[in-house]
Amino acid sequence: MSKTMFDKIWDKHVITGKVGDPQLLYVDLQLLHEVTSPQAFEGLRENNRKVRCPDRNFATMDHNVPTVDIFNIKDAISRKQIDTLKKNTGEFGVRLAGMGSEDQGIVHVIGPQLGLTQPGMIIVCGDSHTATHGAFGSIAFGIGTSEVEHVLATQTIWQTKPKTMGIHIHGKLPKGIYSKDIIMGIIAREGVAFGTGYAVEYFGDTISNMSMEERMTICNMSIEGGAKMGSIQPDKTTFEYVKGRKYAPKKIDQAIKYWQQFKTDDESAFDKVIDFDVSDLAPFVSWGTNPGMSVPINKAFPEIKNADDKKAYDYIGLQPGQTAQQIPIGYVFFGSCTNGRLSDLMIAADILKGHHIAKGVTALVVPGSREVKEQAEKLGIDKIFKAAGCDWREPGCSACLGMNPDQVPSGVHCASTSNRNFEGRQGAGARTHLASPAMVAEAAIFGHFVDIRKEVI
Ligand SMILES: CC(C)[C@H](C(=O)O)[C@@H](O)C(=O)O
Ligand code: SF4
Repeated sequence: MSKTMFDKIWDKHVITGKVGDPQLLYVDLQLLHEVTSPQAFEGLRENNRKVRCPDRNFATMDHNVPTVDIFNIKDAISRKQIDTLKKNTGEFGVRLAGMGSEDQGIVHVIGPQLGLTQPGMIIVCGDSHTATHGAFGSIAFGIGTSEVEHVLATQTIWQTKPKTMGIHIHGKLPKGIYSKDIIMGIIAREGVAFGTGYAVEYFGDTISNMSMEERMTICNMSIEGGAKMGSIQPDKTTFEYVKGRKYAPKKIDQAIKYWQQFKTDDESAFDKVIDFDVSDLAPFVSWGTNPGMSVPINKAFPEIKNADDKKAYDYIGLQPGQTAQQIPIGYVFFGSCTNGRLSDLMIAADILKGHHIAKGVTALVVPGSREVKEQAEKLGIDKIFKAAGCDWREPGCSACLGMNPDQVPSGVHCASTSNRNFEGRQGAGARTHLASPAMVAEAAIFGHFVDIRKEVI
């Protein structure tokens, strides 16, 4: 019987239990951040337990980090979470990329960047966007705080094997269309629950031709389509990316040989397969309060079909029949674990070069990690953003969610490269519109979204 990549990785990690029941799996890597780890460490302390494999855990600080004066956290809860992570990692011997460290950044940006994320692994983190790491041909998923504690104590986790879904993505991406548009297009077409109960694998020529950063954007948003995990088979691009990074295997040829086995035999191995042609894909913009409430730039917002639509229109202050060109943008956010990597910032800077953001628009540029920030500064990208009137900030989750001082004011429409547009996500009353970095850059210049395939600047 043919097997998926997912089956092969899963089988290698089963310690006990049979398919259909919860199975105990070995965890190769647990990533931690300050929000979902305090009670987990506390649980260890209460039960007098140690961290079973300290070197298979790695912590960073991201959600609560201020992006202006990083060491000056004003909010008491934020400060407590940060201080607690420092204390816990010190006490339990877990590596920490704390504030100010060269390795610090958003957990899903630093894992790959440091070479911690590798093919064939099972990777967990108390964070729903852990699916990002699946882009390397791993099984990566978000877990709850009690599970974080279990992994700290045992380096294992109980999981029931999900079904598998293959998403065949094919065709040449038109100019001005990015991997963000692909994943937004899939979720808009299939709905926010299409992936529930499935481990998703993205495959096809479009995917094979993508860089690792583009692949991560797609896997990152798998959770917005209901899937706990999204993955892509490892290939030459993957191996080249991992090679030479700080925590990558030193015996790389041997590692690559091992990683090469993680391939889906054929499409029949999936429980379900869906197809997505990108050859005439348009740029997507979200109009509502979940990522599925998105339309191509050239389409009008849909009619109200149910109570959810009505609620979303009321919150966002828009009407059916309007288009994204009519959204008055007051705030712009470049960043997050979806689109806060160097290539994302380069795309946006390329568009902003020689231009200025529209009058009345506030624009934040928040690199996904300190390394991204430093690389960008080496390339002079910070100067382009600053000259265009944007704020160049320190790395962190920032305005992706309202857990730190970077909040979008109530009632203001924000063009955002992040992944969630829920009510209050970027601050109480904030109105989020998700799009690709290129679309957001043009929206910053014009003060409203435009069709980047037509507007040449
Ligand atoms: C705070 C954290 C638990 C949360 C998540 O799980 O995803 C956050 O990262 C988010 O993006 O909403
Ligand atoms: S950048 Fe946003 S989505 Fe990613 S981990 Fe931080 S809060 Fe969550």
